[in-house]
Amino acid sequence: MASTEATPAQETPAQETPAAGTPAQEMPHETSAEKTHDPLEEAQVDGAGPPGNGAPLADTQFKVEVKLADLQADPNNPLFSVKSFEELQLSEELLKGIRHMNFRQPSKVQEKALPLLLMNPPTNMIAQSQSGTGKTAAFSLNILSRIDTSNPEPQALALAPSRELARQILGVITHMGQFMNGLTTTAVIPDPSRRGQPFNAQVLVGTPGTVQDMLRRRLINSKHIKILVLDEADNMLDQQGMGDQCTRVKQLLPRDLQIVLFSATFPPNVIAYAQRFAPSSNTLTLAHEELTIEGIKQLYIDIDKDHDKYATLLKFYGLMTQASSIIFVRTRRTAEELEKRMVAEGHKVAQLSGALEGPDRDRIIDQFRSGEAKVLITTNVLARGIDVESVTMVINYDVPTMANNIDADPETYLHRIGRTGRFGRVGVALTFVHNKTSWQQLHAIATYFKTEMYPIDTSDWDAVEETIQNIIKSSRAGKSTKEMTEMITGGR
Ligand SMILES: Nc1ncnc2c1ncn2[C@@H]1O[C@H](COP(=O)(O)OP(=O)(O)OP(=O)(O)O)[C@@H](O)[C@H]1O
Repeated sequence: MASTEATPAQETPAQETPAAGTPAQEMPHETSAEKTHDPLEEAQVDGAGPPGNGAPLADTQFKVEVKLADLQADPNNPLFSVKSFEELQLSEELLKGIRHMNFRQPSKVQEKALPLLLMNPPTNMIAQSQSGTGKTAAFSLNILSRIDTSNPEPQALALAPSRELARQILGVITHMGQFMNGLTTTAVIPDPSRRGQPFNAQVLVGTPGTVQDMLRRRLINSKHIKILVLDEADNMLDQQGMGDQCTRVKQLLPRDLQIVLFSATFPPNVIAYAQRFAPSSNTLTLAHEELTIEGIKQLYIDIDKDHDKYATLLKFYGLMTQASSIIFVRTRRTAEELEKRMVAEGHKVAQLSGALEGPDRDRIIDQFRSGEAKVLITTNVLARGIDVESVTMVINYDVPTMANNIDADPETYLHRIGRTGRFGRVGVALTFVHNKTSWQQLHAIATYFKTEMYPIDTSDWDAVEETIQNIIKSSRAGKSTKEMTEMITGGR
């Protein structure tokens, strides 16, 4: 796989925000006082690979596929489709690539978006679809269908908010295009080792700051670029730094450009800007209520005090290591502190935040993908897009909030919990609430998505463990959503 990386440029870190969910009716304890303001705590919050995209599900493949067929036959499921990939006007090389990835049938977003994306003359597109439903493959197939392999110059550019996501998308495109003779792909992310070298590949995938820098320094020849994709587009256009960077990148590209914006979320304040960024687009959008994924069981735990959060986290360690888990925290400092404490107590955890250097970040995410590291503590830098099939548990140690650390951030919550339950799989999302404010934040999120969040009954830890274990195991046994809900609620 081609995966060179680019020169340093200051990437604007995405905002890091927590989220909380709506429990049943009752209000949890209102014991602890609100946290006192600590400027250091506020200081470093992050905002929102290799081929194979995701750790293998080894022994479980067959059962998951059986279950997938059922889901794809259900018209209400986001994975539903009536067409086959063969009907989507794709080249034989690409169909071969898709088969090689074990994709049997397109998902709803793939089936709907691809004919519109592949139309000639090319038309802009804004497309929304739930997390883990195959948006990457949809825009990657469009990119690959439009590459002229006889021309070595850059022809398509995809931008993502983190280096990890850019590397992952590059992995998908390279994997999918492996039977296209002469296809070249490269990452454009900070890499001091290639200072001054031009980016000659046909498909470039990068982070906006570095891409902007390389275009300005003419290390990317933009003359033949005909497609610009923004993955996690709401995040890319909304955030101060990245919005500016993406706009400048667009200004440095030819006018005759197909602009493609994908995300699971397009909050109302971004959609108008997105429409200006990608004028006259075909659009596929969803209502808030349609965004949650049934396979992700949303639980919350009511903790007496902020102080007790760490002790509570440790109680879940055994469950976290059964498959893979991600713990989301608000600040880089909390990420570092949690890692230090857990490692000092003999637990095996890895930590990744925007505070680390690129090569360390690559090493850590690769260890997590391979299963070498099973528990990853991170900030919102990895809230979006990261696809590791084996993740069965996501813990929101801090509820995701907006930059003011007061208002709930439903979009970030949705992206964080979407790191599990990928493409028909099952997962548990567990949010910690520890005072009135965090409970209200979670409640606001649950109300926004009109979704149900179930409280964990801490009076019986054995029962808690069993419940979660059953859900995690059910991802392998192909349990139905109804059966799983009964497991959580005890048939209530
Ligand atoms: N048609 C398909 N059949 C089977 N698996 C698929 C199909 N399309 C995609 N997948 C797999 O589903 C997983 C999720 O896909 P992807 O990462 O593209 O989701 P996404 O919609 O971009 O999610 P997010 O909103 O989190 O960015 C990946 O592991 C991918 O390989």
